[in-house]
Amino acid sequence: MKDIQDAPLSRDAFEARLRAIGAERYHDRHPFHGRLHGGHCTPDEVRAWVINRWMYQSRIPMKDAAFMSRVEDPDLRRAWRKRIEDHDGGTAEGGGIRRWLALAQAVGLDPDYVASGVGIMPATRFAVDAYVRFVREMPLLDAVAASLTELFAPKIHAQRIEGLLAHYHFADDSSLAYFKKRLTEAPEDVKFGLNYVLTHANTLEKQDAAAAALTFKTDVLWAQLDALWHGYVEGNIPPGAWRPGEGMAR
Ligand SMILES: O=C(O)c1cc(C(=O)O)c2c(n1)C(=O)C(=O)c1cc(C(=O)O)[nH]c1-2
Repeated sequence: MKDIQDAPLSRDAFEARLRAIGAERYHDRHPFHGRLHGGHCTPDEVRAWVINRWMYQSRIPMKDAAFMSRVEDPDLRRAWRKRIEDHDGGTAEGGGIRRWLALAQAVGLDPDYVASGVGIMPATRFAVDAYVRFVREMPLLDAVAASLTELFAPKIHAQRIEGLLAHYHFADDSSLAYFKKRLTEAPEDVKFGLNYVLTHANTLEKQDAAAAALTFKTDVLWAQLDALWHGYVEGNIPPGAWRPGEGMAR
């Protein structure tokens, strides 16, 4: 009896368990995204989102470098390094980071101000730092599982492109290039990541740990939007955080 209880889920059942976490907890369900994609954000709310999400953007390649620094298998490193290349790109053309700063410019912000990280809310810093630390310290399987929120990202990126194009003057092919590119980049990442997790989580204990990692990551994303809502929709801007009018493009 004990053996049956402790058996891992089948590959399909485990994948369904992971997908159910996204269906219940992914940040596409957060009211801030409804507001943003529905055209109800003020220009300053959009700017606050661009400034604070810079924290996430800027830390993603750092967490991927932290991950790679722990990987002994050259095949895994080779597969993973694409993520850093996607965000940093080459000297001439840049990558996702530069595309995010183009969005910052399009919404009227000084890209150097955004890139400085000054004005990011404390809660955003804490949430994103927690993700980087998680990837640095937890087992590799848990770190890969945490990245699987990207399973759910193409849907929200498509909704975002459509919603922003429909409702905001700043939105066009060039300002939204970041999201357009992610539509093809993210599915490649998750194909690899999902296969890795389904293959390596070969005990119930490891499956539980991977599910917990994915849940943790949904919290990292959700907490950032809660902070944004509290600060800029409800008007409780924390000390030191960006105030409308600051950091504007000259
Ligand atoms: O716009 C979004 O909602 C969203 C979510 C996520 C995510 O689910 O973590 C990522 C991204 N975008 C993204 O653009 C990105 O490059 C990315 C990398 C990762 C990761 O954990 O390695 N998540 C995400």
